[in-house]
Amino acid sequence: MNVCGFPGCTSTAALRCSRCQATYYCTKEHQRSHWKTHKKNCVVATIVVAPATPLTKVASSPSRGRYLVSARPIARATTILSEPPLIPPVLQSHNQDLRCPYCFLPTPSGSPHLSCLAKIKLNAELRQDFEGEATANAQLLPHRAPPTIVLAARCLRRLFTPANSSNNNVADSRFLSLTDNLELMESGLKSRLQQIARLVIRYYNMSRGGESATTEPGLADAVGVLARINQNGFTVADSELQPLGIGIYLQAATNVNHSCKPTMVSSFGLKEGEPPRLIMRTIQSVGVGVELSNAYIDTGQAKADRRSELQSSYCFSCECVACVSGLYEASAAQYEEVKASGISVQKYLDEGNFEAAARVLRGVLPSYEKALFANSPNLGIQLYKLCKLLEYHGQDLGLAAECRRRAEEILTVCYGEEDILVREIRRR
Ligand SMILES: C[S@@+](CC[C@H](N)C(=O)[O-])C[C@H]1O[C@@H](n2cnc3c(N)ncnc32)[C@H](O)[C@@H]1O
Repeated sequence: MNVCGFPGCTSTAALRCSRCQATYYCTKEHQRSHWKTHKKNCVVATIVVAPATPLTKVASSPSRGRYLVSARPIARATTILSEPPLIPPVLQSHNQDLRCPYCFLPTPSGSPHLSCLAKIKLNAELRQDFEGEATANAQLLPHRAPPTIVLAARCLRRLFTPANSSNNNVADSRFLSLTDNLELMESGLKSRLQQIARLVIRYYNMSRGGESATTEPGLADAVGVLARINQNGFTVADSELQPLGIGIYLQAATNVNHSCKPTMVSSFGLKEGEPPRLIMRTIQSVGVGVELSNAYIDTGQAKADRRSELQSSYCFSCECVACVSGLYEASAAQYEEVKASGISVQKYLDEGNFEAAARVLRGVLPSYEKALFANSPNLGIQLYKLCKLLEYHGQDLGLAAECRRRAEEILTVCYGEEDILVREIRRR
């Protein structure tokens, strides 16, 4: 209990001097009257700030390897990770005439922005990538090398070209430290990687220009690189989940495990003059010690299908909370309905039949809600699509407004207020 600091007053005091935080008063009158005397001794309180506890820590288990957990309670919509790529991502072929190959933002001709060109010119590795790939691509015309092959050749150049190996040993060893799961891989996937590895070596030779390697990469080296890309690569996508390209992001690949009911979602920050940045944000609030996970696959599938995809593509038996506890279940039928409706909505959109597209999307929305996890960006995107279709026809504007509101809420959690799509929705 605190006693009033006014001379002679013995009342209980709840008001505190905001400056020194040490003297208490029973009323404002006593505080005001005492100020002339008190100010001679009143010293501004020093606030001792405890060193901030990091948000996350890395845990590990024999069967799941390293994984990220929260070190203190974390609010929904918190950015947990934001990192540049370890190896510059490669644009997908169908985007090559529309987007800058360095920052992935749209450009009128698909050629790099001036600021991106300046970055490329200043960096010997990037210069080799872009000049070598231009030479190789010219030889391949009218075909285009798939992005995985181009990315694998970029990795091989960093591992085998002497100009690079002297200054980039750290990046090399970090890439090689990524899990390849070759021992666990099913023979079908392994032999596909071996076939692609031959093409990687050819593309590497076509794109390495005048550089000679200290040792020539062999098939096993190319398979190792492809296996690491296969197990750790991220599809770089825009906010509407349209794939733009493929890249390697070290922190995420090293520490973030998969969950069928993830606590985070990933997105990509596109900025002129920089390669795409990977961002992971929480989509729910989490207590201490909760795993911070991301979905590697489409989690709308039924449990058996999810587990079979994770086993055949990523070589592990999923131990996530949803698989272990059976908390979250989508039925195969719901997922099939969602997939089929996605195809017919796109068909109607291509035909310009927006009314039919809106009807199908509206009908399938309840299945989307059941199949997708809470705050899934895909749900936000579908809601926004329906809002635009309804508004276009001036139909059911009440539902359109509700879809817009929910889309804004979900996508703001996933991407933050600065995201292009979120800003577009807010302007509507
Ligand atoms: C990209 S790495 C993630 C980091 C990895 N835990 C490590 O220590 O390097 C993917 C590997 O993590 C493990 N993993 C990821 N999610 C898992 C899950 N839900 N259940 C079991 N293992 C998982 C698998 O071994 C998988 O091949």
